[in-house]
Amino acid sequence: MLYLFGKMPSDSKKKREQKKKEAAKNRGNKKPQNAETNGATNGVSEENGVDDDRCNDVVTDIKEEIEALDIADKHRSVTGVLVSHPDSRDVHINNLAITFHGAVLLQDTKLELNVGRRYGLIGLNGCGKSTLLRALELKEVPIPDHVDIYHLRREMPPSDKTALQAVFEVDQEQSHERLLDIYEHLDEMDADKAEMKASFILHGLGFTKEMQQTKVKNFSGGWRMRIALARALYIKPSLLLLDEPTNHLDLNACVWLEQELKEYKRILVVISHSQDFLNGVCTNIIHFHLQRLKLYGGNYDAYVQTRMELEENQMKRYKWEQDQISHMKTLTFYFPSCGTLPPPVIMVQHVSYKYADDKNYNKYIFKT
Ligand SMILES: Nc1ncnc2c1ncn2[C@@H]1O[C@H](COP(=O)(O)OP(=O)(O)OP(=O)(O)O)[C@@H](O)[C@H]1O
Repeated sequence: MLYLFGKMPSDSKKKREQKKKEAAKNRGNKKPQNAETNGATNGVSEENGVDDDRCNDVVTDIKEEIEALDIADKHRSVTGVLVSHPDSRDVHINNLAITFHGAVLLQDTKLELNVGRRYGLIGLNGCGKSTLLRALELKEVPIPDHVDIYHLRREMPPSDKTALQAVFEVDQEQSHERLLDIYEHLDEMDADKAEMKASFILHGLGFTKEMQQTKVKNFSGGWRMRIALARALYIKPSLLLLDEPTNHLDLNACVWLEQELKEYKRILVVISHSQDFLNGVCTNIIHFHLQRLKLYGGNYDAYVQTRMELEENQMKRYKWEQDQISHMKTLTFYFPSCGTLPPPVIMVQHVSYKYADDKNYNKYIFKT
């Protein structure tokens, strides 16, 4: 969805970019901090203060993104029928169809999500994977109320909370929406343990103790993405939707995340370009292809193997059918060329006819 901005920067954004350039110039061409290019600060801006302009820009970008999403939401139409039991934690939707900006992305297909399964959603660029996740997030398909959903799409907005607070307070933000597994969750959310759990997750994603106490607004976008991911892992929703979660992670964090997600006991749907990640995490693959969703058992490698075998079998069947057809053709006609016939080809002599109407048709007479 971010690509909307990449492709079509709004006038206000262009103006802000211009203002930013001018501000940087006035500060003596001092470039803003950037975690991805500045290993020394490890994603954290300078000690002596946050670049407020940059912070405001990020907040405005996020607001714009939300506005664009709201607009996009109005151009999507989704239909489907819940066929799993309304009290079930599994979600099965039949006759699923999605139209976006007038284009059919899915039609008359099935989506089956079962608890304990981790689905890799794959398909060509632009086929509609992110749109499907967004439709699930907003429950535009009939997903029961008790199934709580968390969709990780973008980084945590800058704020004065520390990274640690941003993670363990997410449950308070979400709690009014959550009904499922309440007792189990309350146990997990024991106040003493809450901070420890948040700290464990952040540590796994590369945050030192010091970084965990740093304000969110002091982190670069990539690290704020990790905070958002930590929040998702912390609340453990019934249905967790992740769109390219490894994009901002280094190898260690990727390995840690893979291990963490392998233990995910609820439903996970993940879009990822990383085959290794899909292999490590997924129990199933959903292939978004030709406006349908096709479910495969196993990880990405198993999916590739199954598809290869299916294609081989199809080819074998096609060849067999062609053989059958050619064996059924037992008669062969051969028409030798007769050359040019000398005239006259047909000669009719002494012929006349008499008109007869319908009633007297039988009396139609040829006279020769
Ligand atoms: N504002 C828009 N107007 C018209 N079409 C749009 C708009 N935004 C997105 N689309 C189209 O909707 C389709 C679905 O986009 P979506 O982002 O869901 O695909 P995707 O499979 O997630 O792609 P990718 O793998 O590149 O992220 C794409 O073909 C895209 O071109």
